[in-house]
Amino acid sequence: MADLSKRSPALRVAIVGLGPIGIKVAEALDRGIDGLVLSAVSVQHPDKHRDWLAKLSRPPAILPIDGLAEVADIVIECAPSKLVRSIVAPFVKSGKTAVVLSAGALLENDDLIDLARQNGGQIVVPTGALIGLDAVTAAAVGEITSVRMVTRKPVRGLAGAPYIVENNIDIEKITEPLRIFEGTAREAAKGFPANLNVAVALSLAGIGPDRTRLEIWADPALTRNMHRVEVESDSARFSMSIENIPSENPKTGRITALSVIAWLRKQRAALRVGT
Ligand SMILES: NC(=O)C1=CN([C@@H]2O[C@H](COP(=O)(O)OP(=O)(O)OC[C@H]3O[C@@H](n4cnc5c(N)ncnc54)[C@H](O)[C@@H]3O)[C@@H](O)[C@H]2O)C=CC1
Ligand SMILES: O=C([O-])CC(=O)C(=O)O
Repeated sequence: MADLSKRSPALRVAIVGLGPIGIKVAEALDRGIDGLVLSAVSVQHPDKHRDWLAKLSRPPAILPIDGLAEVADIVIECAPSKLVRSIVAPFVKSGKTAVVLSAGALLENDDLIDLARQNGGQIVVPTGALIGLDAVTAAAVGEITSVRMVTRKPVRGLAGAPYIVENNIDIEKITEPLRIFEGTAREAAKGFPANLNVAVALSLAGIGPDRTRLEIWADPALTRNMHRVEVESDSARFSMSIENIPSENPKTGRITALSVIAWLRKQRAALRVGT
């Protein structure tokens, strides 16, 4: 039998944004993750979510973003990228943890990393919709010479991205795969803020946003968001690919929420697998 006297108090988790990622993470916490409790959520339109939240077995408080750090130890950001700063800063300033899904926004808010360093806080970028960031961070302990990623998405997964609009690229009527972007992860974060967080996560794990190269293809024949990564380093050469089934949000793969849930499960697990 577990010795209850040895248990630390439950870690309190807050979620910002109840889109396809936030909903799944909230449900998982409500079903029960060892040593964790969902204490609060922050949503854009509380009335839209009140009934759903009331049906949870332990309904969390609905609070404004700036009230979350008082009632939670960990915040999960799964909201529009423009909110990253307001969500992350109060947590890392008080030595707490912020899990960031809108990873692209970290490039323009990289002082948040210094804020976390100065105050004993932590920013976590989960593997999310990607694959193998454990191998990339391991290779980065040695020397990585190149990281390349090729992303292929259905038109629905890319439509409306600022890069496409600004360059007048008409992807709605394409009948064949079209390469719409070639450049760095930093450039991709600007041009595709809601579509290419994975490229930024990859760059932060490896050789940074200016050396990580990316191609983006729109492919009318696809139903899945596909990412292929190739890494060359002094410890290993590896390539990895993933075919993501979109969630209710066609830009977001279903596996993204599961990646966050897997990370949450590790917080108090007796066995942790993977780095
Ligand atoms: N790192 C990764 O691998 C991935 C990251 N993402 C990113 O994660 C984020 C969340 O993704 P989804 O759930 O698909 O997004 P979504 O856009 O479908 O949902 C976001 C939710 O945030 C809510 N929201 C808007 N303003 C708010 C406010 N002021 N306060 C609280 N909530 C607010 C919206 O109403 C919506 O319900 C996006 O930025 C997306 O780009 C998505 C997929 C993969
Ligand atoms: O990186 C993102 O924001 C989303 C993505 O590519 C995916 O879900 O496959």
